[in-house]
Amino acid sequence: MSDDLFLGFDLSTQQIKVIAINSKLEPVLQAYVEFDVDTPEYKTHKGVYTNTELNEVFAPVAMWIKAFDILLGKMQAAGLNFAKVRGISGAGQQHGSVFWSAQAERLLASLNPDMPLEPQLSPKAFSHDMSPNWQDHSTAEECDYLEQKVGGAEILAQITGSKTHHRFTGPQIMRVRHRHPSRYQDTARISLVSSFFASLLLGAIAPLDVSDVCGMNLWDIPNEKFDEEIIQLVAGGAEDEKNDLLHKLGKVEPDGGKILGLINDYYIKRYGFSKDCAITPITGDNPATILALPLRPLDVIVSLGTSTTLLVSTPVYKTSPSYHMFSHPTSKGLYMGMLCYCNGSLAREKVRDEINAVKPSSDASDVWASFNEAALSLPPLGATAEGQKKLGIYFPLPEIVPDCKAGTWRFISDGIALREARNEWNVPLADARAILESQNLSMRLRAGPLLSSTGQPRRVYVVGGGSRNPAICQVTGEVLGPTEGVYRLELSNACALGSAYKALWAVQRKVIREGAYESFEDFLSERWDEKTMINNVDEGYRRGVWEKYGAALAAFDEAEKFAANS
Ligand SMILES: Nc1ncnc2c1ncn2[C@@H]1O[C@H](COP(=O)(O)OP(=O)(O)O)[C@@H](O)[C@H]1O
Ligand SMILES: O=C(CO)[C@@H](O)[C@H](O)COP(=O)(O)O
Repeated sequence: MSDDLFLGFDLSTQQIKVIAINSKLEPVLQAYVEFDVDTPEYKTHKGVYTNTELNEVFAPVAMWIKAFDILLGKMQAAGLNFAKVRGISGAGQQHGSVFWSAQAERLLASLNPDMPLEPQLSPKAFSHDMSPNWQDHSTAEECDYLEQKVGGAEILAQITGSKTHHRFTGPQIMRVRHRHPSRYQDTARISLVSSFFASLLLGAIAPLDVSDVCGMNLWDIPNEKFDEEIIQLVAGGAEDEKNDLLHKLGKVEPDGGKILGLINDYYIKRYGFSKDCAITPITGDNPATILALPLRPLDVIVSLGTSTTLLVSTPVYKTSPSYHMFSHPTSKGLYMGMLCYCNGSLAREKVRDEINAVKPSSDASDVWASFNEAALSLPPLGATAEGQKKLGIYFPLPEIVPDCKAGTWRFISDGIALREARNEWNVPLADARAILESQNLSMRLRAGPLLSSTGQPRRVYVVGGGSRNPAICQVTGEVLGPTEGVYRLELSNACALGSAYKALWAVQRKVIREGAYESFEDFLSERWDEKTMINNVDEGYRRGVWEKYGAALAAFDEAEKFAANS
């Protein structure tokens, strides 16, 4: 029916958000709850707790449930007609895990509609009240152990799509077992943030999602099953410990469009949802982001939020320790390639603030004005007439790619040798262009092999807060050089939008022959209106400029290695 509605939720680090769309893909409602602001009693900072001594970052599970209660209330207050909602999907911050107690299934199945969710589930439904967060860096020991036992980074990447990473769920589960043995023992089931959220909606523990499970370092992507050797290592080494962990993890749903079940009675009685409202698998925030756009081969999404992620959809399962491969969230035979950087917005904001301190913005309403002016006033690589080029590395936080401690490095390259800059660098003004180039060169260096033989994308789609910035869009176009240009998605939350599209597809996809459904890509392309959804924000490839950056890649690689080893 034309007035049917579909919801896409996004349970991310700092907020929980929702977008409601109709069958024509038109957004009809957006709402959000910000943890630090709307659930202040948990006293989180940017949605998390940090124990700097141990490099731990984690979040209280009860806070997410409370925030979900508040969000449902906000949607009700905004007049959303819950009875019209036919399907729900969503996205969760990746890698985080939720540890359910033995009572969880019973508590989920007997929710009382006269009460909010949080006091009914917390603390009894959980064996561990915290969820390790993707910014956690505490599992070096576990990562080294797994990598050494399994045979190195390359092999782990071939099996699980990624080398071990501190934030990945396998090493994190292993650390919970080491640090909190009794809590691990008392754990009946383990969910990812995504399947935890689906469980709240179903009133039963949901299976893991086919794409999000690839962020655990536990799933054998080519063979579509858990890798029992790695599971055994994580679980403690014995056969019965392996079986226990396999049981805790449960099943993985292979079909991203599967109707897992109908919404739990709780939501029907408390909010007036229809009893026909379908719950489909909730996936990770990055896999959900690639569903917000009808990606074609050689298209790239650059998500410029707190972190920067580069995402591609590809039919080729080609692994490397320097990026991640995930199964595609909706389409068997496709994969999502991803790079994830901690130093996205924060690093740019630091340079911006340093520039504003010496050269205050001429436009008080735009804190980025001086930064942008500085970035666009220099030629590519800040090159001098003598051919000296500037290359910088800006990591106020320790970085994931490359694996590098925090620091700032500035170099001069003459095309033959690279050396640390002395006084030829106009700090901080020259940093504006250099940081944008540096972030894009790093992506070009690593994403090239995922793209064509030339490493050149067709289109670059930019999403997230940083995509509002014209200088960022221009330098992205110059360095990555997409043949058809840079496009911005005009709706601010790509992963909630992609989730809402997935819910719609799951409910309405046609059967094309027995056991086979219309693909997500065909479904979306038929309905998606480019003119209303995206804007061309940069021309992309410029003859001569893209080649100049290409010629600087080897020196940039050397600069990164220098930083990583210093
Ligand atoms: N005009 C702009 N130029 C550069 N960065 C911007 C601009 N507007 C917002 N941002 C950045 O976007 C970030 C937030 O983006 P968002 O996509 O909402 O992130 P997240 O979903 O990770 O919270 C902030 O760190 C902010 O600095
Ligand atoms: O760790 C990763 C991806 O590997 C991050 O991209 C998280 O998934 C971040 O989630 P947000 O809170 O930014 O949505």
